[in-house]
Amino acid sequence: MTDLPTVTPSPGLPPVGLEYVLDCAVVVRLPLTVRFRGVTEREAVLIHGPAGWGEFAPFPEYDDAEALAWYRACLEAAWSGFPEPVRASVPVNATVPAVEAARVPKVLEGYGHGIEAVKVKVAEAGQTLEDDDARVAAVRAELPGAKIRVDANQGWTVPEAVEGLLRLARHDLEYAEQPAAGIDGLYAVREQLHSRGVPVPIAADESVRKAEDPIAVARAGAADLVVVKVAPLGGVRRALSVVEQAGLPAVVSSALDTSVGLRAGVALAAALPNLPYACGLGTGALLAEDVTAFPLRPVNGELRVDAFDPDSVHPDPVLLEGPRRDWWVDRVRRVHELMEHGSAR
Ligand SMILES: O=C(O)CCC(=O)c1ccccc1C(=O)O
Ligand SMILES: [Mg+2]
Repeated sequence: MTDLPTVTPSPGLPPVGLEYVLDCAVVVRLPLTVRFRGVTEREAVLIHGPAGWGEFAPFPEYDDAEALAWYRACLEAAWSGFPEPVRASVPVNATVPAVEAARVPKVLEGYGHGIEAVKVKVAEAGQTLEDDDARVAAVRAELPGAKIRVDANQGWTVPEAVEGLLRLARHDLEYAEQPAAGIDGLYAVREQLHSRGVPVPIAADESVRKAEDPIAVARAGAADLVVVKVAPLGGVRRALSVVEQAGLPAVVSSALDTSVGLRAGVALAAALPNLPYACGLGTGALLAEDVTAFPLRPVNGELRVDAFDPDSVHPDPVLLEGPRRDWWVDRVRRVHELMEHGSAR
């Protein structure tokens, strides 16, 4: 990613000092409405800079090197703001975690009316293809006309992915996100589905956001589209550059962000020259609380670019104190030093 533009410190602005960052940082913990990625709450650091609010919320198990891109994205939002939008609203999908099929109607309800695309999590550890099939069938039964995409989070082997997708394709799939691990895995799944006459489009997610080279999967011809997330790619501008270089259609998605992080995702989706797919930015519906009284939630299947009012951010009710707060502050300190000096103290 060395040829991507540097976003921090921002052009024309003084370098962002660690003490300044820590002075305006707050740490929050938000309960979820439903278990997601094995957790029931989401923690985040929010920073209020001259250009607005930024969010720093790499998942706890990520090391500092991986967290650095998330930090750059946070500083971009707080110190540089976002590029000009080319559209006023973006369509979003509902996201259905790996819940029991019987809970699907309740989960979908959280996204309100007008949802035209649904992403269903599959291949969850400890579950079977029958569970996935029942969950996708339940979504199809609720929304007969919806576009349905599945996300395996690389949880299948190549043969499992081929078997799984041949079966789930009967529900009519828009695409399959990261059905297997790695560029080779995606390539093999895609090839085998094509040769079986069931060419479900393949989307790369982990092979973009966790890869050393986010463009490699596109260059290899292993995917039909790319999933792009602002934080792991290091900001809106870097994500725009990744999409441009990949030369594939892009789906913008969240990392289970608060409304502050979702706002950055909306900025990316709104700035992309083409937006052929609904965005995975409806995930606010999975949060039982948020950092504002006016959270970014889909209305008629869309998020409006101007829907987020930065002045409405009031994290006080969800502030995190104690050892977890200290852990986050320490993480900001380490990652900031990594950004400045290429290593933590
Ligand atoms: O894209 C969506 O619909 C929601 C976002 C999502 O699935 C997600 C959220 C947090 C971490 C990983 C992922 C993922 O796409 O794999
Ligand atoms: Mg994914």
